[in-house]
Amino acid sequence: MISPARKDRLVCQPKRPAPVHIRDNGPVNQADQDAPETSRDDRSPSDAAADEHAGAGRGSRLYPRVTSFRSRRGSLTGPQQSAWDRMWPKIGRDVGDDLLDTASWFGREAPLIIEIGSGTGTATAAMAKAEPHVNLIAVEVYRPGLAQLLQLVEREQIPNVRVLRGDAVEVLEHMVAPESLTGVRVFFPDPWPKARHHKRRLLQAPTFALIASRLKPGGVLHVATDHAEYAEAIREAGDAEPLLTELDWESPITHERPVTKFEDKAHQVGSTITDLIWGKIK
Ligand SMILES: C[S@@+](CC[C@H](N)C(=O)[O-])C[C@H]1O[C@@H](n2cnc3c(N)ncnc32)[C@H](O)[C@@H]1O
Repeated sequence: MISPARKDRLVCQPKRPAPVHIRDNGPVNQADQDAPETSRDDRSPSDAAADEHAGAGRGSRLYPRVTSFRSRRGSLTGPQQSAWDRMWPKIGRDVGDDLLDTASWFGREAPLIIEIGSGTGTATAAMAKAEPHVNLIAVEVYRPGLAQLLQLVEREQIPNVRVLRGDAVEVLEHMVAPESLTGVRVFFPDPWPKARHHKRRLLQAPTFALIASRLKPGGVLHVATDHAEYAEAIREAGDAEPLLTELDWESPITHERPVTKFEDKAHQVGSTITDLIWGKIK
């Protein structure tokens, strides 16, 4: 059941008022210099090295494929490499064909949330600390970003994060069982603003169908973007997915989220942030 009042609060639509989370400008973090810069132009969706993208080169599929990773800035600093060497064997893995056994990977049974495109992982770490009762998997193709998350996890001793390197669509298709996820979060997906590049966007109807199939009944998909036209396209695709609807029940996970590193930049240029939230029909 969709409550119109709640729908207006939860889903930002251009002609409707107040999206759920419009954040104040946060401080600009100099470490952004190290972050992937992927929005507002037609650059590739990340700086990840193609030869490090474990999911590249598979057969054709319906979903938008991440095809054009560049190797620009794909190498790690010394401290990042050290953290990688220590932490990757413990909490990292590459995309593959085997279903994840998350209870054994995390060492416990807990609600499972996947964050797609975790970037440098600052929001991932914050969410994991704020929600110690969930198992959180960060999926990212950008190795230096994953390395920064590994550094954070090690430094702050965060027990409930695991990292997966590769294309999130491949991860969802091959490694995640149907109806196994409590949540999927996609914060600031690359907008590919040029019309001829829209086909590269991650969040299109087939990806919504895939995400919906992996969510448990009652599971939640939370998307945020600073790109108004992409927000509208995302909303249309999400609203058209028959397994998803506006959230009108209590969820086991929070809908609050930390400001992400990319979002800091969006605030800097005065962009409006749109949060869109769907629940899988029970
Ligand atoms: C604009 S950045 C946002 C990063 C982070 N969520 C934030 O808000 O700071 C988008 C991120 O998604 C990653 N990405 C893009 N397509 C992806 C895919 N198919 N699978 C996994 N990560 C992807 C990029 O490498 C990039 O780090």
